[in-house]
Amino acid sequence: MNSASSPSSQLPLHISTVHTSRATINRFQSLLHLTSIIALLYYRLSEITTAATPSSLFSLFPILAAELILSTIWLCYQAFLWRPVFRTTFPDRLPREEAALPPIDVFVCTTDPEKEPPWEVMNTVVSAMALDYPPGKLSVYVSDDGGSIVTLSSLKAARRFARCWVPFCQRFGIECRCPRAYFSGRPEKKEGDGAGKSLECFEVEKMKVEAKYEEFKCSVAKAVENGAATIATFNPRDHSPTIEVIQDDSSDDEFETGRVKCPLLVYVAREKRPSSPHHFKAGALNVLLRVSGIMTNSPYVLVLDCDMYCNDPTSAKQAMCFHLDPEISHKLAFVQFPQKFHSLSENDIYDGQMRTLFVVRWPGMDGVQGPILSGSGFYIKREALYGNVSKKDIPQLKQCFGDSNDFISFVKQSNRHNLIPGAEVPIDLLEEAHFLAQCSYERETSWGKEIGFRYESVVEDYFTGFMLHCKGWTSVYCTPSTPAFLGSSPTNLNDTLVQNGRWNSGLFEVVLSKFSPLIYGMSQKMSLLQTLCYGYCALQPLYSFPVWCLSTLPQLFLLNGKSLYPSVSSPWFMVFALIFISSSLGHLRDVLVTGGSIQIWWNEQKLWMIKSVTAYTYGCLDAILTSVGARKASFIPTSKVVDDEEVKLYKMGKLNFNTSPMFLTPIVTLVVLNALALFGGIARISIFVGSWKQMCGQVLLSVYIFVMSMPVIEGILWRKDHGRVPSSVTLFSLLLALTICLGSIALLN
Ligand SMILES: O=c1ccn([C@@H]2O[C@H](COP(=O)(O)OP(=O)(O)O[C@H]3O[C@H](CO)[C@@H](O)[C@H](O)[C@H]3O)[C@@H](O)[C@H]2O)c(=O)[nH]1
Ligand SMILES: [Mn+2]
Repeated sequence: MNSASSPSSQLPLHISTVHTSRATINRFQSLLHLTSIIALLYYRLSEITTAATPSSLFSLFPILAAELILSTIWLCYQAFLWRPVFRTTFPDRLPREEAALPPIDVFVCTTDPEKEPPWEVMNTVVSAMALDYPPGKLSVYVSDDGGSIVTLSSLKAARRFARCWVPFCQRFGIECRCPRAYFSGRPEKKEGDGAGKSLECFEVEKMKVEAKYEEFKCSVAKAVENGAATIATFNPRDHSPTIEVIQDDSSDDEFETGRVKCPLLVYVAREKRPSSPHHFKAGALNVLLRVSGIMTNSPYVLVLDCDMYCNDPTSAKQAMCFHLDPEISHKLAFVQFPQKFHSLSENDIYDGQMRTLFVVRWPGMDGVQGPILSGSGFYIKREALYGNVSKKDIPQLKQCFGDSNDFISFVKQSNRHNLIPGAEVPIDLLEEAHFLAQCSYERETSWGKEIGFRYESVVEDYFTGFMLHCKGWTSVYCTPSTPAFLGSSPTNLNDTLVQNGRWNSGLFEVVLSKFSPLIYGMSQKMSLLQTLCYGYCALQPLYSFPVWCLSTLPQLFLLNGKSLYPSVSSPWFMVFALIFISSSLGHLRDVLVTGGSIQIWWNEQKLWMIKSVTAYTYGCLDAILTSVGARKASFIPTSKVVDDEEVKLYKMGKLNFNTSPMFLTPIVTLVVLNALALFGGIARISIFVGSWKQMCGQVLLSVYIFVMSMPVIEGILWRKDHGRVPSSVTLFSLLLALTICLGSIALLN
């Protein structure tokens, strides 16, 4: 057990526990598995050296490559299991005086008012303004990459509502501070405010606030309605910057009680021109870093995706339990909270919760150098994003940070509050902010290369975190039992695959770059275990190759009565069986010890195959094309709009195959191919001469894939709903699969 003392007392602000029993079991299993892998590779290599015919060599090479890739990825994965750590924080032990708490800037990014409903975005903004933190020390910056008037006018309504909502929450200690979640009837404790106010008083206040809430809702709806006309004529990719400090325009003082004020709220739509790359979210965040840098310059920044509302208002103080701990703070770059989602069903057929990532992998990395930056829900130290500025003189700083004297002067001194909520905003400050939000500002500077959020990859979070860890910074994973943030996650196959495609393209882009994690990580200050963890994430798209190989070659060889695996009577067969069982059980263990069910395990196995032949495959191809310059990087935002029909299928646990043929064709073709080969192969063995013993491995593999593909088969044959597999895709895939089978017969006989 590790602990750290708070400055004011001897009591620790946080403690951490290493899960020793889990680590021991994991290490034991890893050893067993590793031995089997070595045996397998030995077997495969001796097979190849003694291979008789060119056709068997031709098939053994890809199989060996597949086995090597699987083994490498497996090896990297073991690093997550080495030393899992869990942490507890004690925010109550933070110093009581407001002065001791550092200011925080909150960044909320939104980009498309059609895919990201403004009502949801506003709820995120308001929940952030209502964090349990001194309002004078909190400033919320909203980046609008859509440059939409809808967002700007909705923000004004949000600011009006926040003026009564924030004091209400503070006064009565409201736990759920996202207004939509609160008023949609989430059970809420009606505790007193600690000042002896009665329940009656609470009810009266609540009714007043509810009336304001309805007003807020109407204003946003109206803004959306009025904005519909402008959306058609406005070009979100070609416009000048707009920055506005949202001031309260209402005059009633009814809710302004005591010291409680509202945090500062700033709207930022950076300049966009078709001729300048805007670098998606990373570009938006860097503009916010600069604009907030001259306005409030808080030493800590909380980054939120527009749909990730603050569910537990104490997250800021929890994060400060780490950032204010003198023993770790000098090296600590960020505190990451898990991404959690409110839209998921029990079954979670699309693994929207990203279970292994947030439940197995991040705690594992927390025991090494800290979790990977995960895009949303992290409190990062501004200094970590700026790099070492103390050794640079003014001309050097200008070269890195650009031409703004104002900004440079703030870079050197953190923690200077420049702009006070409610006060008049100086004109020259606003002018400077607009200058900082121009496309041309970053030209020939180090933004996105050495400072700020990194541009090299569309998974800016992964890459920025990687570079920080390479420089020796650490991070901490904080997983309180109440989710700190809640967002929405795709609940249909298409969005899941598009999103995963983007991530995997971004990750593989990093593999192909000069920052390839396994090589670059080792050359930097990163430990071996941490490097392996980063390596695993980046190599994951490569799962596509083995899955393609192992769902075609063994099947086609089975169909032709040719064996690729040792006979069931040979001791080598055990090696393959052991590896298969060990990896399935390893996965099952990870699911069960982290509170999952067998159903979840099963879902994840199926989804892994589906993703491998679609999102991972296209991710790799996309990254290769992007790296050679044949394609431009793109960031298709995930839709946050809820479709009732879709949700119905999702809740029933039925995969929604209503997706593009690009995704569906490979899945269906492989399923059909596997079925044809399995039945053809079995017929061949039983009717003609064939050896069950020799073909056992391939039959078992094929049966396993067949069982896995039941939902697809059901979608082809029985389902009638709109999520079934369209017959056009089935027909095309059937023809394709038949051609491949016939081709193999011609080739292999
Ligand atoms: O040009 C862009 C594109 C996106 N966004 C914002 O980025 C956020 C994340 O986009 P989303 O469509 O929700 O993508 P997800 O795949 O759900 O996001 C995950 O993956 C991203 C990297 O691909 C990370 O940036 C996110 O934090 C992480 O939650 C949203 O708030 C967007 O508004 C921008 O501000 N500008
Ligand atoms: Mn998202």
